[in-house]
Amino acid sequence: MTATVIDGKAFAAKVRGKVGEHVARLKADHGITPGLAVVLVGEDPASQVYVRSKGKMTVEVGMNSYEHKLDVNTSEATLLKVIEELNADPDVHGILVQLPLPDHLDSDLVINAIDPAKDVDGFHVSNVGLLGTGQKSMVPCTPLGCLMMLREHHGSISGMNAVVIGRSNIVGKPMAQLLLNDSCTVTIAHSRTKDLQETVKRADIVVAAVGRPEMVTGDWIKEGATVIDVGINRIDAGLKDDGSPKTRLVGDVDYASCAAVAGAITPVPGGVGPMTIACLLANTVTACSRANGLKEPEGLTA
Ligand SMILES: Nc1nc(=O)c2c([nH]1)NC[C@@H]1CN(c3ccc(C(=O)N[C@@H](CCC(=O)O)C(=O)O)cc3)C=[N+]21
Repeated sequence: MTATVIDGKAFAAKVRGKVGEHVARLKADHGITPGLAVVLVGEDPASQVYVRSKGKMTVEVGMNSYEHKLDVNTSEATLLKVIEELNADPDVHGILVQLPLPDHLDSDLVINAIDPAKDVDGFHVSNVGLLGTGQKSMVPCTPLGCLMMLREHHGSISGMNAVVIGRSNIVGKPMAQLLLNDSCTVTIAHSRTKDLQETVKRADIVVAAVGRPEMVTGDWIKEGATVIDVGINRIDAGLKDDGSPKTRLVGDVDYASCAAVAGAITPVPGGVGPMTIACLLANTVTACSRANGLKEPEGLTA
């Protein structure tokens, strides 16, 4: 079997199109422009690239983008003050604090200072609790993007065996909650799981979110299973013609061997990554609609 490639890049463009339509309606009918504020502390090059890309796409769908770039040595008090101001600003409907934060800042404390209604990352404890109890919440962008692709590919995923590899608060745990809410039988596997390979082999749906380049190989995968690769790993790829080092982006899944047995698979790049950003925009327009007591867009949240 050769797997169907789930084109996250194309699907993300469709999601952004829907977001754009809803933004246009909010403007035309209510004179409201959704706004997303991104806070970046420090100058981590990868983070800068992501923040730039988020800002560009925010503007492309017709929303306002506010960027707050703070010095790497910013104190917790200063950062909390910025968040307080964004919480109080009626033009800001979504707030994202780029992670990871520098070591001297307590990310739990900082995240929990964000107004839960503006927490478009879905990381605030209130949103975590709401999601865990199946109530309306802000849903973390990466797991939401994975869920959207699974629903699009399968229609219903009810009753399927899902194995999530990775137990992070950002991906693994919320992903498991979403799959459970959609009536999957869910296993969360991680670095201490015994017989990881056998566990994965039973899965109809595998979500790999461990941060280990190409760890999941084709011999782990059940024939016809759907494989969602959340990993974004930049690995060595020899030297360029001019002798400088070259890198390559790979997932947590060994694509070639898994694509040979899976029924469907997401590529890296062009899979989960673009969906993450599309879902961030979707969450922002959802937050803006809720803040104004308006009907929220359909099909853009869990
Ligand atoms: N508060 C917070 N929320 C986040 O959502 C968040 C964060 N912090 N910190 C960093 C990670 C990383 N992240 C990505 C988003 C898109 C791509 C993406 O679009 N990747 C492209 C490739 C990009 C490339 O070539 O490097 C792709 O997979 O096709 C990747 C990674 C969001 N993050």
